[in-house]
Amino acid sequence: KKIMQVNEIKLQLPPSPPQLPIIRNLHQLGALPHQSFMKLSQKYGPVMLLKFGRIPFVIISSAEAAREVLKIHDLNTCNRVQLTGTRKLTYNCLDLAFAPYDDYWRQMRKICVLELFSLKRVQSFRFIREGEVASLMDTISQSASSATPVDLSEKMFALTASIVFRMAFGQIFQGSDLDNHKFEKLIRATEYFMGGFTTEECIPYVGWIIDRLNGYHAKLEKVFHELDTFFEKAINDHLKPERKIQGQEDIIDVMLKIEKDQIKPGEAQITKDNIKAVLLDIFLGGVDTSAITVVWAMSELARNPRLMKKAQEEIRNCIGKKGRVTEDDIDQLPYLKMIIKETLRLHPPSPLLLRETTSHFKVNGYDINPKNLIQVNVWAIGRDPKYWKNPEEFYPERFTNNSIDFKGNNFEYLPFGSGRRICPGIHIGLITSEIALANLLYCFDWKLPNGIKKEDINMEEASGGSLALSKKTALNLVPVNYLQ
Ligand code: HEM
Repeated sequence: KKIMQVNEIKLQLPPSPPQLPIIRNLHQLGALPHQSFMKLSQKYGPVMLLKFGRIPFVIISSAEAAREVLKIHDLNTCNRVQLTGTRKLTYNCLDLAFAPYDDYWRQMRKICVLELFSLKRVQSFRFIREGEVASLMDTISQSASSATPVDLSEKMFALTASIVFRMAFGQIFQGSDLDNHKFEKLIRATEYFMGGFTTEECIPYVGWIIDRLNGYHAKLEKVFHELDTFFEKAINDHLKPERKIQGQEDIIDVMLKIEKDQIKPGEAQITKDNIKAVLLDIFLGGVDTSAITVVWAMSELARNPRLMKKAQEEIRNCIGKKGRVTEDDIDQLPYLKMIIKETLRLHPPSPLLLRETTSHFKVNGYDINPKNLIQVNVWAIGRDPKYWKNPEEFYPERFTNNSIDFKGNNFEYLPFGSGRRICPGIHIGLITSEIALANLLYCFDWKLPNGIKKEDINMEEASGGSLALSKKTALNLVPVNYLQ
């Protein structure tokens, strides 16, 4: 016991803000943890140790420390934390995003990178994206004819949900068991359970009583059952002998083929549960992130008419009177791409990268223990004046002649994460946001609703409810048809 104490004394742990009994730093979490952590880091430094109840969290708030954690010590930090909610909803972590870093994760990652999210596969879904964007533009055009404001937050969610739904299931909402609203409700409920700890996980001995009283486990079971029933039916529909693949394979087709073609020595048997867990990742990773990016971009542009005009001129000069922007055109729209980049700097959909340490290592001279949770504050690093001039200003031009990219090697800019667990959906996420934003800017001019000034656009972030960082209030703008 004495030796252990000596060892503990020798460890130099990162600085911590003062703690209360039992809940420790929980009261400092706030409604928007990335913002609270940024303020705390200004006082306690870029590597801090906080405890939420019994759970130790190391908060990383500088590019240098992020590089140490995500590059030098990537192997020690590429686990994800497994919570009651995530374990249940991912069929005991059979997905990719929450699977522990092991052979199974490697197998799933290979499937995702080579089969599901490869450039070739992403291109094969191009007709879905272009088709859904076109029908959205038609709907918005009707609002333009009657000069009615459009709720872009709702429209963007509906767009990306329809795209992901068709990619995954080869089916449109209409005629399926879920309509758009039911789907959104299910996604929100799932996110609630994926995103948080149970009280028992944070607070020992008494936490379980609170979970019992607020019906946590019963509600979790209900959401799981709803998701499972839906996935089960979708997979069974794909197994019907009369089903013929029309045109392009969808994600379930690809996964079922992998299920049939296996098994390579040493690899896990792919079952229906694996397929369901991967489908869940695609919903949670693919819908909100791209939608939110477009909404933030449009909000920033509505507040900056000069930038909006510049973007529209670039697109309209390139497209002329063609009627729609297609995915072939995107590479000729560098300013549009810079707008997306700048949006992801100021409004990263995942403001905190969440990892779990597997073994001891040091960052900035501080000891980090195994089984600690790491949160890299991508949001704070993206607004740090040390790396960004006038960081609060939305200024896409800052990316002109700038080699910063999304691949996770620029540690001052990590919207898709970094290292072994970097987002495998980068191509889908980017092209979906780009094609949607390009068409919104090409097809319409955008005015503020009567009585609203550009300074009135609410840029506050929403707290809770969604895994991705969305805008607190919906963005309503009035479209004016450009092409008549
Ligand atoms: C703008 C769009 C998107 C953003 C900003 C984004 C961001 C992220 C981030 C920050 C991570 C964690 C990376 C890390 O820990 O280093 C992640 C992981 C992941 N993302 Fe995305 N994502 C986007 C779109 C997508 C799409 C479209 C999909 C799938 C269709 C997807 C699927 C995933 C999966 C499966 C993981 C877990 C990877 C693993 O743990 O190995 N994401 N994403």
